[in-house]
Amino acid sequence: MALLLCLASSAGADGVCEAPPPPHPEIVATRPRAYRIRSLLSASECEALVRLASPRLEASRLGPAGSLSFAGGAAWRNSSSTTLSDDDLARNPLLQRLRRRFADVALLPETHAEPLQIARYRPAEAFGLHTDADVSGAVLRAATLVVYLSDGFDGGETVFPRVSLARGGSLPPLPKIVASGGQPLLLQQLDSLAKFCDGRASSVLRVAPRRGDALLFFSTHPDGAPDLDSVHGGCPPIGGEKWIAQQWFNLEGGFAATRRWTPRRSSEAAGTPNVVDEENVPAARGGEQWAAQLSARVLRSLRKELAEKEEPSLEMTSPGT
Ligand SMILES: O=C(O)CCC(=O)C(=O)O
Ligand SMILES: [Fe+2]
Repeated sequence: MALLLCLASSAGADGVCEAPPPPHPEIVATRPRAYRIRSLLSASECEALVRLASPRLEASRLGPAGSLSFAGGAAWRNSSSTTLSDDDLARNPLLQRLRRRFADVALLPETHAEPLQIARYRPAEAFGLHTDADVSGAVLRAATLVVYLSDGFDGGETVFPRVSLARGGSLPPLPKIVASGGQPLLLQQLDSLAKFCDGRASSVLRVAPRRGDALLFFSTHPDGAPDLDSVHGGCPPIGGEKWIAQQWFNLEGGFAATRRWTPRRSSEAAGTPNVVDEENVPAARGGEQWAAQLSARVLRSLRKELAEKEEPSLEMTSPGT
């Protein structure tokens, strides 16, 4: 039965229609390295994740598996979400094959994947500007795959205020770093987002949610150091619910929320000074493979798209002010 119902896709062992192999990722930015993958999930896979998460939602927290929770966290992120457990993964073939697919598309080993999170934003709910890799190196999220599970609303874009699409536009200053619970994080309250979410006023990169599409971006440079240009936020949806699955990839295998990244220099092994041993930075390996496909054409076409819509503003202000 499931076979008959799966148009342009095949039914998995669990009867959920599998998406056909994804098309080649499109480059949406080079700094940070960011890619869009169209139709990574089928509609039926998106629906299955929403069904699984719906009864388990709670107020979203911050950090790996909600490890960074502090009073007033909703001022930074006021959505609802759930983190799927290892048990869920062990029992659910859909989650297993999605994890493989996510790792494949990020060119990272599955062992680097954190437990999958699923989040729901209702109107006026958002995720303030932040970086996924902590500037102190305490949170080692090297790459993030955001999979959009719903559409049919306005807004809800993932916005990158450091990626200016304006002709000749200069990058705005970085948001300030706030310390919370002893962890220095690059994290801004929700009100910092509004000016970037407003399509008429903003000429920064905004990736619009489309069900089944994914956005992959790297929060670290190829040497593993945090890439501050990756600062981003999730805009509130207007007139509908935005659902996403968030697959974060840790810089080191065997996910551990508290592990610190210490650059391993090949000098330790081979006596060559100041060369990072990329064999020891798997996320960087993935990033480099994508970087090999960098093309100014993509940025040019994004700029053109924007220029057709509006006269780009050359003035950018700090999201922190
Ligand atoms: O909601 C979004 O579009 C962004 C989510 C996000 O920042 C994350 O998953 O790290
Ligand atoms: Fe994020």
